Amino acid sequence: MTHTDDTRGYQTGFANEFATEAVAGVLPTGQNSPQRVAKGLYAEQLTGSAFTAPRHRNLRSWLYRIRPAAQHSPFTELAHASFHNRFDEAPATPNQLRWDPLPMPEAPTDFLDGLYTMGGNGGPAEQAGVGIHQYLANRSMEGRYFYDADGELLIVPQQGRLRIRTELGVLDVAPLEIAVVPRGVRFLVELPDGQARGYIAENFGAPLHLPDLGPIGANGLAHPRDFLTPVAAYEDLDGDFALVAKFQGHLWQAAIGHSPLDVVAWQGNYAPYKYDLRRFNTIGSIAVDHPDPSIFTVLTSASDTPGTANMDFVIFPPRWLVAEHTFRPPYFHRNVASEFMGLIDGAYDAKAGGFVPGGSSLHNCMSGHGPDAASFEKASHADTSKPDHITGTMAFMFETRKVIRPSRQALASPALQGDYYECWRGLKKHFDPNAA
Ligand SMILES: O=C(O)Cc1cc(O)ccc1O
Ligand SMILES: [Fe+2]
Repeated sequence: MTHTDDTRGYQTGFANEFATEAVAGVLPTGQNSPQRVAKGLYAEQLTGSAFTAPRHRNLRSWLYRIRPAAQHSPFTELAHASFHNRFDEAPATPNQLRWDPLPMPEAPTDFLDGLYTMGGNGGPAEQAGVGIHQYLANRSMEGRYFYDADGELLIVPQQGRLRIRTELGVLDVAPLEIAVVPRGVRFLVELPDGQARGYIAENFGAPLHLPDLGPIGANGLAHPRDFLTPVAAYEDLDGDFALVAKFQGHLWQAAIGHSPLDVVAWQGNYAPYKYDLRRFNTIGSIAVDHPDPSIFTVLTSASDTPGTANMDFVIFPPRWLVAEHTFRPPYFHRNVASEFMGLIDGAYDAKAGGFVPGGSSLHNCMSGHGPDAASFEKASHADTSKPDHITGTMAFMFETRKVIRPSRQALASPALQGDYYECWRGLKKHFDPNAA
């Protein structure tokens, strides 16, 4: 087996026209598909958009590989106990839901085995919506490779680093970073820390991209140059391996006699990437009132309705709160959008207790929610002539256009907090028509 040095770094920029070769002189010049590729490689195109998508949304890469992706045995269905897209198996609920962190598995469990569906909406057939999953793993994937034909995977590590070896190179990601593996890209996940837990949005809709900035201007929020795409790295490895595909909600497995991570060079703008959430240039209110959370959007997946995203990935990073005579934490609200939240680190400013790192919450379309009683009492009496520094925290939200339907297993999980609604019970009636 030969193995290229996969720690040479990354290429910077969001969906740039990248070009990278692990062996010098492989990338053709002036054309994509020469009659014979250098070094005896095969040329293969991988597209992530319609051929005719507008230029600024057109995604494709050319891969120069040892064997074409077509070479493997037929797929047969592979059962998985906890990873699926059956979003209609349990009733959609207007209840506010919150979960404790799911426990780490005791049996040997790799990233693929450890996928656990929390819920979702839409599906791969309609090419819209999102599957929301967690992963809980305690060993590296060995001898098997995975790709998801149903959507791109936005991976949000909460505990433990991941080494994601993809066809297009290696992504090393740690908690407080995210990784995106595009639809169709083959990969495996290794666990440098022995175990790992995190969240995944499986985006069935338009690929995630950076939000427009409107009046914010040319800079702010997530900067394109902070997105990192790996350099080419390949395995030249023969053996008895498995290729696992997720296709229309089901897993399929095929025998493959070589590592599919055999791309020696590639060029294009359809590639995996990572981003350090600590680089987010958070923008907020410097006058009054808590801003709407769209100001915290890192990435967005457009729907067919302008301004109404299929899904947004939103973060609540450390920041200064300076708004005067203002209730500074997230306000009470009901939204047309549905909100799945997770906590990567620290505490969330709307919840004094109960929402802990590794936990999750779901507030669906028009379900009332907001600060718990303790957070409300504290923030309503805080001195707003002084700034508050929110530190050591990172919460996130997968906000979706369609209602998020929890999975049956998530509703039956012992991690579901049966008493979540009580966090608002203690909110007192303060109304006094005669008050000054
Ligand atoms: O905690 C939430 O529910 C998420 C959220 C945060 C915020 O700052 C404003 C609105 C909102 O839905
Ligand atoms: Fe909310």
